[in-house]
Amino acid sequence: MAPAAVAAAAFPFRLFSAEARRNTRSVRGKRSSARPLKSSPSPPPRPPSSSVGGGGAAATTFTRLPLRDALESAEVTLDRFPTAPANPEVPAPAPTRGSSVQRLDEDDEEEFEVGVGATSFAQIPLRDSPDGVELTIGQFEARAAGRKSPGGRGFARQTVEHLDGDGDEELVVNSRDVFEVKRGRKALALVPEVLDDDGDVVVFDPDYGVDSDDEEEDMFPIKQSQKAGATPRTELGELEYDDEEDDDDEVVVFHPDYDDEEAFEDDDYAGEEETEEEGEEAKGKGVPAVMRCFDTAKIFAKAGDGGNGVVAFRREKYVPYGGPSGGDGGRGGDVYVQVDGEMNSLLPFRKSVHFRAGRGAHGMGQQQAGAKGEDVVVKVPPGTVVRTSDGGVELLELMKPGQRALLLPGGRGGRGNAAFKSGTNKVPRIAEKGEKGPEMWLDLELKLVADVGIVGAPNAGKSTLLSVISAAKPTIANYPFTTLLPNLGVVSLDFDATMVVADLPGLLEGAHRGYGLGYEFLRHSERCSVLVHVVDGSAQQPDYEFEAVRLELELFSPSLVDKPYVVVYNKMDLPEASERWNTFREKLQAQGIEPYCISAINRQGTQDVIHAAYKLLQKERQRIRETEDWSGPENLNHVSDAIKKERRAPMNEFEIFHDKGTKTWTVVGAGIERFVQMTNWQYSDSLKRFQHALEACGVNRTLIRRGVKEGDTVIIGEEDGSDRRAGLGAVCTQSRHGTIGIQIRQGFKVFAGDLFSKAKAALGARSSAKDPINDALPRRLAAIAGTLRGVRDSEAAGTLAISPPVAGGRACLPRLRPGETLRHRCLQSARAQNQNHGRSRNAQPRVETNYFLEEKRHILSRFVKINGSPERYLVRK
Ligand SMILES: Nc1nc2c(ncn2[C@@H]2O[C@H](COP(=O)(O)OP(=O)(O)OP(=O)(O)O)[C@@H](O)[C@H]2O)c(=O)[nH]1
Ligand SMILES: [Mg+2]
Repeated sequence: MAPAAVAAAAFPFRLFSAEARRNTRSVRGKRSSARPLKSSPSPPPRPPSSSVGGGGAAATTFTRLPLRDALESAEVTLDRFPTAPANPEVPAPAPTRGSSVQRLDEDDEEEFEVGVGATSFAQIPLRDSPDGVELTIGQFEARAAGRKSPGGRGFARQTVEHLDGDGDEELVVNSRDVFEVKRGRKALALVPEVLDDDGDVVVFDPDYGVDSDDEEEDMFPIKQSQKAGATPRTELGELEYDDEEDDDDEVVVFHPDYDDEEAFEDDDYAGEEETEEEGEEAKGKGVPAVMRCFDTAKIFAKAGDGGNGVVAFRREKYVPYGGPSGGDGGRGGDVYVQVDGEMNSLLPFRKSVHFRAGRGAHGMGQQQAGAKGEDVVVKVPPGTVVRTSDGGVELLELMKPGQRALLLPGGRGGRGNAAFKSGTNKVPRIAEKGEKGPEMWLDLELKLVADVGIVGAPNAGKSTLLSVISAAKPTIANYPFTTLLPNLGVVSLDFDATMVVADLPGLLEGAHRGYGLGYEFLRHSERCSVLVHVVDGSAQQPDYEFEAVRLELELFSPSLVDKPYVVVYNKMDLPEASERWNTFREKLQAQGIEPYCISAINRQGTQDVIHAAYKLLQKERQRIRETEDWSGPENLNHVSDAIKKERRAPMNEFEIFHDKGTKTWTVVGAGIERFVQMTNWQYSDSLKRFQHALEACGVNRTLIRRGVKEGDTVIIGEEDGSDRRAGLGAVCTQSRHGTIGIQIRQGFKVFAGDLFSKAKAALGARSSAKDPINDALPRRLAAIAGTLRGVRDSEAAGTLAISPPVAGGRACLPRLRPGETLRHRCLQSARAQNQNHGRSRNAQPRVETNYFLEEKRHILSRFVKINGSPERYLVRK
């Protein structure tokens, strides 16, 4: 037999385990007199004739029933039997939860679910009712809920109505009935029915006082008991009964997924179900929030974004052609992690989860750079391990107070136009955006740094021991799991001989499976050099308890059992403990262990324990010193170094993926993605620079080599579903001369491609290979369509529209206002530029793109907008 199983047999704290609890339940259930479930047509037990109620005996039953149809090893657990009112004169309180039957099969898929009515309103023979007595109107409703099964529920209703003795209707009884209503099934309707015309009538009206319209069709009895006279009715199609005639309890088994949708709506019920499911989840989490947060936390850290650079020109009296003077943006703030010696838990992170460094200020005119963003320091207790949340990669282990690691470096500020000044371009109208600061979710885990860890079963006296050997004041009480969070204490043996001792929460057999407080806190003992194992001398079987806890340690981590340890037999002042001491000692001695006996409460023997532990600690320290070679000062900034290295990734390292179906090319590479992210598309020169970069780093060449076609979509950067991604969509266009251009479209929402195809289709018949204009038209249309779409997009985004390069040229089309022509608008902007550069307002505008704007305008004039919608065009001859 496995040691764990042996342990299970006699371990005194077994009651705290989940399994034990379950066992207790079922024992209790068996004792109960409740008849939990009956779906076969055999008549239910008769209650005493004088009383309608018959006793609501079904209060607290947790009974296990054999499930005939069940798979091997399946069990049906019936719990929460409804409590029926003993006296039907008193209307039942709010609908009670009914019983639920859960079939647990091996792969944990519940199959089933049955609700059972209360047995209390069994069947009442009419003839027993006293004549002429006006009595009882009781209505009782029990709802049996199917656990875990969305939309499924059992539903039972009992109505008892006793009318006037000389009236036609004498008594109404409905008794136990079993219903299963699942998704898509309607609730069973119990219809008023008069069975017998001659007075011995049973009227059964569950909806007494309730309007019901829809319940009168297709109802037929599934059972008629003349004796009892009660006639529960149901739609057979909606209810499955176990076929076998048998007196044993039976279970009707349904599969919750038999029927589809049409969820049964019931607010009360839905609420209950939710809590049940939550309960399950909560169980998974194991411990209350405050305990969970003691040594684990999840935080979000984001370094600041860099500030944007700006485009500005120096304008000053007597300084003609002042030149570009836009300053750079400031750096984003960094995120640091620092060890704070005064902290001893991660509880503060319960309330503050997000740590965002400030963003750098934008650059300003007169070459003023923006200010650096504010740094953020995340303070953690010594012994904290920092991991990434997604991959669980360990990033940092911070042990000593004062240690400080740069975790996330802030983004670089974007350059202003002063930085782009060159001999060939003295008027650069370009500036960069600030670089995005890296962000990530981090898991923090605290492993207490203590020299000695006190472990043992609950209530063994661990906290008492710590309180007498150190100045710590842990809570001590005579019940298990008094200590919920570890306590630390400093034990001074001598002037210079001190050690930190940690008192850990109690351990149960099965802790590694989550019993008791689980193994949550065992990780704290991993950092201890020595363990002190306290055994409760007053326990039934101290040696057994000792073994069980050792086993748990081993199951958690084999390294724990290898640690040197001292066994301490506590509570020697109690007679039962001192009685068992010798046996205990002999058993341990047989294993080569010499236990200490103490009475912690009386401070007897504790000094020996301290000295023994200290001796072991010194040995251990010596061993560690010898085995571990010192490898120089630790680099705590390796995370930020890695990030910085990635930032330096060259642009020509990229990969291209092609999706033939959607004709999409995806270019992925840290360098080029960063370039795209920092490009400010607002400025006209950005496009030029971008095309240049694509050419220079070989993206265009590679695309052409791999067979990119005009109209294909090129995406730079990986799409991750969110619009905030620094990616970029583009449409590949090809000029007449075979050069390739990529039209920029920020975000992934629209591409000019679809508009292009629309325009092409509209043009269709008209284009002929002989017509030189029309021949070139589709390509130009692509450009125009892109432009128009750009105009529309820019209206939404408030940015400038960017046209694709046409015949080696490029253009930046400003947004058109209603009634404005393209030429008009261009002239206007040219004038503004002239003014900017101190030229005469009407000087020949130096708009590079001007030379082909005319041509464009000509093509544009072939389209007439319909209803002002930028998407719909008519082609004019
Ligand atoms: N008679 C006697 N009682 C003791 C002794 N040591 C501890 N106790 C009692 O045992 C009970 C449990 O003591 P704690 O120190 O809280 O035990 P613990 O191991 O920390 O328990 P948990 O924190 O629940 O795991 C308390 O009522 C103590 O007073 C002892 O030496 N003799
Ligand atoms: Mg304690």
